[in-house]
Amino acid sequence: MAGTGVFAELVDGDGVFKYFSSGEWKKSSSGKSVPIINPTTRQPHFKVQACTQEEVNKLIEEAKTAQKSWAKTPLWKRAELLHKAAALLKEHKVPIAECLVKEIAKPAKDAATEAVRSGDLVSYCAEEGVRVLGEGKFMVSDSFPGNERTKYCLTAKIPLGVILAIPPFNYPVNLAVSKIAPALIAGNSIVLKPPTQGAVAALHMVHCFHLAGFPKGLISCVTGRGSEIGDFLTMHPMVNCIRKQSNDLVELYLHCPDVLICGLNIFCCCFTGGDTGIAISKKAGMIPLQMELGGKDACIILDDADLDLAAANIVKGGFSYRREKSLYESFHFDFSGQRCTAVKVVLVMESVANALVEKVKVKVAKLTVGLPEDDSDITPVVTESSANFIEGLVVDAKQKGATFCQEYRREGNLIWPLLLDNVRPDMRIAWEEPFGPVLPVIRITSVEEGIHHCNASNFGLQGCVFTRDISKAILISDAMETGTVQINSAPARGPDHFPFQGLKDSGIGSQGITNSINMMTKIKTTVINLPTPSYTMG
Ligand SMILES: NC(=O)C1=CN([C@@H]2O[C@H](COP(=O)(O)OP(=O)(O)OC[C@H]3O[C@@H](n4cnc5c(N)ncnc54)[C@H](OP(=O)(O)O)[C@@H]3O)[C@@H](O)[C@H]2O)C=CC1
Ligand SMILES: O=C(O)[C@H](O)COP(=O)(O)O
Repeated sequence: MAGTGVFAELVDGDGVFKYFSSGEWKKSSSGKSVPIINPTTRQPHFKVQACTQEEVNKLIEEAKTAQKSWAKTPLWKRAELLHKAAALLKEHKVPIAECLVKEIAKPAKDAATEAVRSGDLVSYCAEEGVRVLGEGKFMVSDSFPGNERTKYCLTAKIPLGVILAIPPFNYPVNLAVSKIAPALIAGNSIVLKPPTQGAVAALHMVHCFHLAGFPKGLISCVTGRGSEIGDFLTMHPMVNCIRKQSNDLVELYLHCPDVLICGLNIFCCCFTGGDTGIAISKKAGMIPLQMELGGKDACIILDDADLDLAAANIVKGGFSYRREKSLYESFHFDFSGQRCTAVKVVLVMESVANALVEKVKVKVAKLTVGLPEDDSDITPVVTESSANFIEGLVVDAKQKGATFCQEYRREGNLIWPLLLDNVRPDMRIAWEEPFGPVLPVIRITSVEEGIHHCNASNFGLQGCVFTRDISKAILISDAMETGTVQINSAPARGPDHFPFQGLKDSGIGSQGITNSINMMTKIKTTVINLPTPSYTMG
């Protein structure tokens, strides 16, 4: 059970989950806590510490110190500890899953799968890190005109320093470890700010890393509302120092010599979430950023498509449906539409639209709606405000004449799956991301019209195209302004070692295990200058 057994030390005497700093579980000096509302009951279920800015300062300082020794820890040892953490995550999948069910209403089996998938991600990262970071590059000078072979250039990947990781509510464990594991294997330290909904699952995950034996101060986890401590974290004075250092180096040196020391410790922010990410990017200044943000993933259906395949993928990608081919025990492809990679708009050729919509309707009718504890396909959305936002999109579509394929139904945060046909571009749902089980269908008369709608979006995460003509599929994929296009399948981030990136407002940088490891390093070169040219075997 959550907060018991090996996790008992996470809870204080008042039943509030502690935060993690200096290798210990601590109560905040604020004396305040933040309630976590169960999306199903809409009642407080857990409480976490509302950390203070002083506590944030302290753990960032510790992260700086811990990182220096961690960077000197052999790569194989870093990997060994990550493998231990991975095993612990899998061993403790039951309490972690319990938290996910209560905090974000993730269906029970999928919640357990999130813990297992996270363990697999950490292990793969350890293995990949050993390969990617275990070798560098060797260059010689005579390949560039005007040079003899007098310079040998050695290139290595070195850590960035302290990584700030901010995951979203829909994968509070998996999208945390997708940042933590690459950061650690590359020799960085981690400050984690979990989403409030999902914070307790994330604290359990952090404890698995603690039990694995990572050094004190290397990983810390600070809790509190993003709106209260988020800006403080992302705009921490040390971060501003880096920017100011380059703007006004002399003045800073004279007035605050320490600033230069701060400035040497590069700070990086790795974020998954919504518009908050865009706001952070604008404020962050000259720090490396990895941002995984929203999406309005389009699904383009051509008239030669396998409509059964397309309908199955629309339902699994837009609402929720078990991923039959997964080797995991259970894997809903979606989570009541609460995935950045969910299918968020169907663009179907008019000639096959009636047939497609009928097939989708039949499948939607089979989805189970109810409690996450019962492993229902559709469960309550994360917050009441999220449910209200989704309802606003539905009301707008109704007023503007969309065809409702099912009756709109909502109880509390639980929204029944709804397919909206004949959606037009003047409706909000054509462009906005519901992050819930409501899916618009726009009928198109040409492929160009579909591509145009997709590219007119401010998002550019993923998209998909269904056709039996692979050449057409490639041409459409090339024309779609998105980070990934899936041919004949719904969008998805995984498998977790594939590159994953958003264009436009959907993100900065590319993720996926290898890309994330690379992103959490910088290049360092050492040039050996020889007194005379040297040619091997010459
Ligand atoms: N591309 C992707 O993979 C994903 C994208 N999303 C996008 O996110 C949206 C909703 O997800 P949600 O989790 O609510 O996203 P948010 O952007 O609201 O929150 C994401 C994270 O940011 C934190 N946060 C909030 N305010 C600040 C701040 N000022 N500074 C720093 N951190 C802050 C949140 O903490 P707290 O919870 O405490 O507020 C949470 O940990 C969706 O509409 C979707 O667009 C979501 C999931 C995945
Ligand atoms: O946050 C999200 O929604 C994801 O990064 C999508 O991951 P998935 O495609 O594996 O569900």
